Amino acid sequence: MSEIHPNVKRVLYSADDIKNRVQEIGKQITNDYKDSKDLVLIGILKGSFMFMSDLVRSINLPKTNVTLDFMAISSYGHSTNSSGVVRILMDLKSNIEGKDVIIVEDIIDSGLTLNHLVELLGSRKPNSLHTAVLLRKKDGIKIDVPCRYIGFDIPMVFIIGYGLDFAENYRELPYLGELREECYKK
Ligand SMILES: O=P(O)(O)OC[C@H]1O[C@H](OP(=O)(O)OP(=O)(O)O)[C@H](O)[C@@H]1O
Ligand code: HPA
Repeated sequence: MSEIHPNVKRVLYSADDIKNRVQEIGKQITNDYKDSKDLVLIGILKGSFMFMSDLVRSINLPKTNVTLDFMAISSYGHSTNSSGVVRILMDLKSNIEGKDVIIVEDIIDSGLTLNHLVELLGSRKPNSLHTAVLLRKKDGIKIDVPCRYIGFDIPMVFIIGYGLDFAENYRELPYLGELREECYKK
């Protein structure tokens, strides 16, 4: 493994751990959607960009049956607490009416963001709507959002790497690590 960043207190999941789990989720999705003619994976930017790119390559379905789209939102800004206000920075390019949709998110913390997205995208009348989330902080959830595919349940620590940031840094780290408290608590 490459050097661990000095601001990482510990690595929760290595690049290999993540790769193995994402491949398992990809297999599950391949099986669950084998009869779908119109599966749309919606990556929620920015945090999901690595998970989305590895997940789509782990799904083995006819290429004409699967499309990708993205939404950019923001709820945390430069803080470690959800503001509860979800701002849509970029909406989908495609119409999802009648399609099988999977929202691909990096993390559920309070659940406020995903809950908002499920309500918003559900109102656009997809044929089905499910969620694939890499990390879930079970003890932080304020709203119960149904998740069909979950990578890992994690403790209440602030996570960086594999797409997840603190103040826009650390997204490029290949592992999922706990950010040292002294880096965000004064
Ligand atoms: O369950 P919640 O408490 O609502 O938190 C989860 C959300 O917070 C993060 O987004 P952020 O606003 O940090 O944007 P980013 O994806 O660009 O990092 C993350 O990507 C989720 O979308
Ligand atoms: O632990 C986290 N890390 C990065 N972004 C986040 N957004 C919600 N929780 C987190």
